[in-house]
This record gives sequence, C-alpha cells and structure tokens, in this order.
Amino acid sequence: MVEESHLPKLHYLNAVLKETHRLHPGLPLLIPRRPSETTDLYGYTIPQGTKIFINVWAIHRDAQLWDRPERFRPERFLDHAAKWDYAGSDFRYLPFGSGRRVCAGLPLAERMQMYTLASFLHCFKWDVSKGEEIELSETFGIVLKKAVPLVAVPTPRLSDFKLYAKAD
Ligand code: HEM
Repeated sequence: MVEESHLPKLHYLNAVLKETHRLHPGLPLLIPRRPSETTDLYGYTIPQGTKIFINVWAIHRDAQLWDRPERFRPERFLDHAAKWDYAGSDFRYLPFGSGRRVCAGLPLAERMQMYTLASFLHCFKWDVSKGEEIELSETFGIVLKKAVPLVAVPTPRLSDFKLYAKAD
C-alpha cells in the first residue's frame, strides 16, 4: 500500500499534479485584494481600496511565460523541479496564491492530494464508461469547476482483496 514515506519519490505524479493546477487552478482569480495605500505598479496607479483580482488562470496560460501553454505536459515541472513549488514566490505559478494570504491549508493539501491520488492509482485501474469521452471544459466562478462532471470507473487491481479493508 502507499505510505506517506513513498510520496517524495513520486516525482512524475507530483509533476502531473502541478501541471493540473497550472491548467485548472481551483481559485482562478485568487481572493480579491485591496491595497491599504495608493501604489504605483509598472506605470499604473492603483488607488487605495481598489478591489484587485489576480487572474492566475490567464497567467498560467500566458504564452510569454510558458512554452505551448495549452498542452498538458507534466515534464515541464520535472525539468527544473527544484524551482517549482506551490509557495507563490514565482509569480508565473500561483495555484495556492501568494504572500500573506497564501492558502493556509497548503501543507495539508499538498500531502493529501499526493497521498489520495497515489493510493487510488495503486489500488485501482481507472476508466470512463464505455463510449464516453473525457470532457475537460470548465465553468468559471470563485471556484473553477468541471462543466461536465467526470464519472470515473474503478476496477480493483491488488492481488489480495483483503488489502482493501486493511485498517493499519
Ligand atoms: C488543492 C487544494 C487547495 C487549493 C488549490 C487551494 C487554493 C487556495 C487559494 C488559491 C487561496 C487564495 C490565496 C491567495 O489569494 O493568495 C486559498 C486560501 C485559503 N485556503 Fe486553500 N486551497 C486548497 C486547500 C485548502 C485546505 C485543505 C485548507 C484548509 C484545511 C485551505 C484553507 C485555506 C484558507 C483558510 C485560505 C484563506 C487564507 C487567507 O486569506 O489568509 N485550503 N486556498
């Protein structure tokens, strides 16, 4: 079974998750900011109190920042793995936000999404129903959602069925 100690070794799965967060960031406009004082930013004056949305969805698909941004290519996160993290210190990649209001659940989310996905992939073979196509379009809101829910069909792949009920 997958243990927490295995997770740092799952480099490709980690890259798949990072690429998924790049193309489909959960909060595409982050949480709005309001500057506490008037600020000049690259020639633009941002008056105090203005509500600012940061369009992470667009940043993550900007062709000036990403090579062939529309392609799902996890390898881009393997090439320079050390410099890509979720901390938000590189403003090209902000799926958990940045700065003082960065996601408070980031350490939990990072571990749990790796652990859950690794366990699901280890324990089951996954498919869609016969004749179904995977539909990836999105609906925009505060939270980004799939327009058409995915129905994924698991088939057990472990040799011993008792392993699925193992409690310890
Ligand atoms: C994959 C899962 C998650 C994603 C993609 C995500 C993403 C985000 C993003 C983008 C923000 C806004 C950051 C900003 O505006 O700079 C945020 C804020 C926040 N998240 Fe998450 N999050 C996730 C899971 C979690 C979990 C598991 C928790 C709690 C256990 C959590 C708690 C929070 C809280 C409390 C804030 C507000 C922080 C603040 O305003 O100071 N998140 N999250």
